[in-house]
Amino acid sequence: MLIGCPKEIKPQEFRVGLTPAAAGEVIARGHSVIVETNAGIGAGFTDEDYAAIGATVLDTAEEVFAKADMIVKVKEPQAVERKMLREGQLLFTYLHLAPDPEQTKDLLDSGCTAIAYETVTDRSGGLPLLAPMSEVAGRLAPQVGSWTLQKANGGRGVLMGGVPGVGPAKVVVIGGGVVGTHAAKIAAGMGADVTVLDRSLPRLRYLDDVFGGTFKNQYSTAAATAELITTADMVIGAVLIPGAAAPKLISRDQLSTMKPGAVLVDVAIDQGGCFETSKATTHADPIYDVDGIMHYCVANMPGAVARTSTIALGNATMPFMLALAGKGWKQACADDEHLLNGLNVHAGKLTYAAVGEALGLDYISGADALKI
Ligand SMILES: NC(=O)C1=CN([C@@H]2O[C@H](COP(=O)(O)OP(=O)(O)OC[C@H]3O[C@@H](n4cnc5c(N)ncnc54)[C@H](O)[C@@H]3O)[C@@H](O)[C@H]2O)C=CC1
Ligand SMILES: CC(=O)C(=O)O
Ligand SMILES: [Mg+2]
Repeated sequence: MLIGCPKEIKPQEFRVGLTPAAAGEVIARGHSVIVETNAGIGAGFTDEDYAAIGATVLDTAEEVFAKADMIVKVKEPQAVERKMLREGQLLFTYLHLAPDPEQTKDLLDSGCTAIAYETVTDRSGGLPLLAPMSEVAGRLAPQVGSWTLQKANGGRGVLMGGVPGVGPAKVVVIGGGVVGTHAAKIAAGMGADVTVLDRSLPRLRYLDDVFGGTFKNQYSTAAATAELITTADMVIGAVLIPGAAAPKLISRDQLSTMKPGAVLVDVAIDQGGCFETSKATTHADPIYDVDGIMHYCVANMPGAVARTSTIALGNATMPFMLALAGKGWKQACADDEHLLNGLNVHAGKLTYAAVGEALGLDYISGADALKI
């Protein structure tokens, strides 16, 4: 199979879909790799690194899209990239379709087959291709949130760990999955007073067993959230209903109950955001103010630490990419129900229920898509 990796074009996105190490693994199995020039440069990988393992470096994204059987990326294809996708071509990347009707329409119109990293599952009910980036975004959230809390950036002017004689910042994390756990660990490590809310009791039991002495946990209800946000300096939104649009857990009216200059970090923004007042921002202009509450809503947070993120993502995607290249997508998905769960679009049909429900579009099952 000919695997193509274009340079990412989303603003300030420095990750790359294929590391030289991963490219080397597919080439060793008899496949070919084409990479757009400078695709890896933001993550510290040069064209020479790719050429050295036998990949071909091409001058333009157009050439990569025109030639490749499978396109491997990081972020959802941007409008100009969607125009280059074609019928029968395989796209393997993050998609986040539920809050994105335009992208969904373009992918359906293209006739391509699109497998979304964020809905591939594993045997334990986890999301193995979302997890590495959730680990990164979770660990970044208190870092960017504490920067936003600084007075010059519009925040309350509160130091996460306080100092002797002055108490620490209060941090509330809504959603105690991968993002939430990593965010809570780092915030607690910075000395903040941290409470994690989740509505999964097994998850709360796990958090209590493992992190009981490090941060608090509480069952997530509207009432618990309403009470905790009145004293919070920072709220980190980290909920997920896989594939679906994020539920709105803090309304605009509730902002007036919060402390002026408190910070909302909405990591769930890539699924539409879990605060009513969230709108996606970029690394170039990451924060904004609504009613005196600072919002940070960058939808590709891991792009800020592109080298760590690229290597972590590549470690997770590689086995699936090898299966797709080796068997073709149909056989690979027929053999692995967890990879099949990643299928969102095939031959003009939506194949993921939560996306169809979020956008009011018809959908078919992944199993039915295998028959087309
Ligand atoms: N902005 C960015 O750059 C990035 C965003 N993300 C996003 O972060 C979000 C979280 O991802 P993960 O932690 O990997 O998901 P996860 O599935 O590991 O955890 C989500 C948690 O939310 C909980 N939850 C669901 N509804 C809830 C509610 N109403 N109240 C409290 N908890 C609730 C679930 O029980 C689960 O424990 C996703 O939307 C993901 O796409 C992930 C990586 C990067
Ligand atoms: C998960 C995701 O969308 C990202 O890493 O950008
Ligand atoms: Mg994202």
